[in-house]
Amino acid sequence: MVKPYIPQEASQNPELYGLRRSHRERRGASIVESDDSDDDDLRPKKKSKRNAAAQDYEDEEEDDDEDDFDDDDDDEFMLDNKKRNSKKSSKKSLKKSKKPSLSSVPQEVRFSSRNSKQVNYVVDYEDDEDLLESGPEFDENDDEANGDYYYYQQAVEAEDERGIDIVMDHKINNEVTELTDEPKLDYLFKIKWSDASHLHNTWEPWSTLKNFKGFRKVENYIKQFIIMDQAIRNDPLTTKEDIEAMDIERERRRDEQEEYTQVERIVDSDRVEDENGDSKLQYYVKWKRLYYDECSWEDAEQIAERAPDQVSRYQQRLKSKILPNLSANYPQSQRPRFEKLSKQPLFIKNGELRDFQLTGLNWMAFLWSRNENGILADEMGLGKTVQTLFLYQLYPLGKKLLKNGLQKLILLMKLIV
Ligand SMILES: Nc1ncnc2c1ncn2[C@@H]1O[C@H](COP(=O)(O)OP(=O)(O)OP(=O)(O)O)[C@@H](O)[C@H]1O
Repeated sequence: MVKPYIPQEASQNPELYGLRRSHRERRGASIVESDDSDDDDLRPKKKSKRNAAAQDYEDEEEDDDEDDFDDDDDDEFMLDNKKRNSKKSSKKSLKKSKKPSLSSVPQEVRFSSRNSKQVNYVVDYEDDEDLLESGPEFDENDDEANGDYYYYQQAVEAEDERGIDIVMDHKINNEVTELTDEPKLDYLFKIKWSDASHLHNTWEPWSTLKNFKGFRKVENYIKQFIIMDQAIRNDPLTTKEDIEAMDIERERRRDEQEEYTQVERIVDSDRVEDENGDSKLQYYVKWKRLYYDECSWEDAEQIAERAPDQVSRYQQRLKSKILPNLSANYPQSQRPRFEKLSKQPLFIKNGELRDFQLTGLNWMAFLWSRNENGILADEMGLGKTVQTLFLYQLYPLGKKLLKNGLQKLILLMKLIV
């Protein structure tokens, strides 16, 4: 593996730079012999019973040996099971090996974790064969094949293969002349494909689907939505109302699915080359009812036909001067000098900034006048949005922006305060 470059500063302050999560010193697998006596009161009960029963020297010695082993357990509490097991198997050799004298080992204050049911959060991946067993092998010296890039590549390759993502719906296959009561033969299945959005869902017969990755989903769908559904409907205990409710639910699901193909917003556009080498415009589409992670690139012509309003809104947004990259520059020389506000700015109506918010506003205004950056961070809901909006209003640039179409921002301010 290629070692990442870590600046000296960061390696000297690992917690600060997020190189180490816990501020606690990370302990390795060091084995430190300790005085057994400090653990006496924490020994499991069965052991102390045995001690009482066995008086002779041999038993004493055996107990001592057990304790040695237990101490190892304690000291190695942070090790994974595999290491622990291998320790167990080497118990005998440990017994025989000569104890290092206590004086030769650095003493440290230690607390027994024997009865405290602590959880071991440390995972030693390096030693865990189970984890690596099915893992891919790659050349450590090969820059391209290691780390994140490797897994990214794997994910992309997996995505390239068309598979069944979701079975959305089913309907009677009209090409079947006589129904057989066999869902596999009687129905068509509406498939959302893994490499396409819902806009490209297709109806397919079972016989076609069995060649695709994810075919199990079809089998599961048949069990859950056809066989079980029919069983409930045919059950004498099922009332008319129940069936009605099931039908309504099915309709509701279908309506909802329909919305997955409606354009809510066009997020981006790009030109790509098609198979013939021609340039083609694509839109990155956010679909109704679906999260942003399900946005997809779609042919611009097709989207323009389906959602002309969204396309024109997108074009308007592109031209809008309020986008940061299109808005006017405001060089430092043109910025007004910072003047501390000691009381509420006059433009605040129907509300009052709290003292700490006024301080925050002053601080941001100060930074802005010096063309410097800062991060306003505090607990959730203390008024960062409010302060930022007022900062906008405070300066000519903000006022201009508000005049030029940030009406919604003004409305928001009124709502917020
Ligand atoms: N000075 C104020 N007067 C009246 N209400 C206020 C004031 N400051 C904040 N609030 C109210 O507190 C709520 C949280 O404010 P705001 O959204 O600005 O906080 P935030 O720090 O941006 O929140 P988050 O950290 O969740 O983004 C809003 O409902 C707002 O109306």
